[in-house]
Amino acid sequence: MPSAFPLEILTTDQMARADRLTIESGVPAMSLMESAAVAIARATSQILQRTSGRRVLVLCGPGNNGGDGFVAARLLRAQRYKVRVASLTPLDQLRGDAAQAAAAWPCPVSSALECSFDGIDLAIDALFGTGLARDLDSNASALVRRLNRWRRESGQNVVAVDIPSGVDGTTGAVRGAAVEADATVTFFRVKTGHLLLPGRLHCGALTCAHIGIRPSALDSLAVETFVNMPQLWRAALPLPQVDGHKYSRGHALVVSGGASFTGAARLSAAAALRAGAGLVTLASPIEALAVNASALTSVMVRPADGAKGLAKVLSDERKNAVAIGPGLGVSEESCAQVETALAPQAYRRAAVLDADALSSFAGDPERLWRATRAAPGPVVMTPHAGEFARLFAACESDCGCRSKLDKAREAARASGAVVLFKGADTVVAAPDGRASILPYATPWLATAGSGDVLTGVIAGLLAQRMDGFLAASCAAWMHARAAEIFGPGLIADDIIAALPQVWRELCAAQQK
Ligand SMILES: NC(=O)C1=CN([C@@H]2O[C@H](COP(=O)(O)OP(=O)(O)OC[C@H]3O[C@@H](n4cnc5c(N)ncnc54)[C@H](OP(=O)(O)O)[C@@H]3O)[C@@H](O)[C@H]2O)[C@@H](O)CC1
Ligand SMILES: [K+]
Repeated sequence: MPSAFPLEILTTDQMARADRLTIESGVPAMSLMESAAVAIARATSQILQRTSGRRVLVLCGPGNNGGDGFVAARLLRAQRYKVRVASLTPLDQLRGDAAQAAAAWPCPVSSALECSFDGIDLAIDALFGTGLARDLDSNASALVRRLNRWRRESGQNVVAVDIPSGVDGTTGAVRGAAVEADATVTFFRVKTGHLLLPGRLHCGALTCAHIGIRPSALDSLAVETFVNMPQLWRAALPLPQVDGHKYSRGHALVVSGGASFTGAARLSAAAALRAGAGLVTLASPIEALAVNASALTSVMVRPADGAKGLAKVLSDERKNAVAIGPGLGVSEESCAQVETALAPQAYRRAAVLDADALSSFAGDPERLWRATRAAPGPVVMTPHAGEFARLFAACESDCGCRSKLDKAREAARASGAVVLFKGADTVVAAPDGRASILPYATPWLATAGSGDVLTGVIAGLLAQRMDGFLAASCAAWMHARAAEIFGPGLIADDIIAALPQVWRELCAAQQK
């Protein structure tokens, strides 16, 4: 788990506006730059104390990111580190605060294009920050590649100022080439590009420093993107009440596939129970009843063949959340079952659609949107990249410059459903514009059945009447945390087994 961040995530435009508002309110820009540099110098000296290093190279670019670099160089020199500065731009071409910061650096400055890394213990990347406006040119790209090669070959550390140079602060894309940092110190709030891939992989350990921008600067920014961490959904977390009973904790229904494909739905069902649903029923094709029943104890099994059978089981209105898709099979019959699960009702029933429940509509996604828009309760869809591309071709077919976050938001608007776009940077987007980004994932989660467990956790939380966006965000976090707790060698069943420990942690934090 990464260190905690403030909840709001900004685009680079929003950050620039927060910066402008702060300066207009009377905080000198130079004071923000000094505070930023203090945070950089602190992070740098912590690493150098650990590695017993003394010699620092600061690479400065043409804007205020470079300005932060010049100030940090001065502060580190004052702490008796041996500091060299190299600039990408001739000093007489620097403007404003960056020029002022460079003027206060008392030693010679070499050209970054020709600088040597010989004898350096740590490099500070202050080339480009949130003002990166286009791909790096060949000179800057060559410098970045040289820096990355030096880091890999020497094993020394790179600290990035604000964001690794070359990473787009809003989309997380690499603009030609990008610095690989061991630590990144950003300011005020993290940016979307820090958490979306590939940007996140370039950041190393990411921290966010306070530099004197007041939280009230957020008031006019209409921030709708949040770090997916417990602060986002803790207040909505369903906890069992002393005077509650199993029905007050909701009843999730999981739809099973045919006799040879039952494991996926059983994983979802067990996960829904562990997520706190009071009851879980597996709706099973008659041919698979025996295999399902013999493999389950706390999950009930009911016969349900096709859409008609499902409609019958769902006529019990206490079944207030349905999970459908894992092991279902891609077919017209699956489409009909999904439509049954989403059919308008007099009472609120939530649904989570995964895997084959999505792929079955690949030829006609509009048909699915009609059903999701008409559904009587919140609907969560959980596509991975392949499923997303098949279903949301309209969100994909563009210049390639839209981020995963943009695509998920657009998909949520088109379908009227919460879209949980899976991956190592899982994004959850709601039709009302809210979105969350999960700041971490363990590679061990890439294992068979892992997605089925996630589906079940969402269903379990939805059954407890959690808001769709918060339930999907919370489930993604719990799923990742469970995998992290278990660690290497993880299989899907272990995620379910680790969920009680996740609950214990969440409850302990709740009681503090
Ligand atoms: N926000 C805050 O509150 C605070 C922000 N602070 C710091 O300021 C940083 C943002 O500063 P910034 O706006 O000056 O942008 P920055 O990233 O230095 O680069 C802009 C320069 O690069 C140029 N340029 C762009 N792309 C290029 C390319 N591909 N290849 C070559 N050149 C390129 C661009 O030129 P132009 O596009 O105008 O031609 C311009 O000259 C931020 O990351 C943080 O470190 C702190 O001081 C504390 C408070
Ligand atoms: K940088």
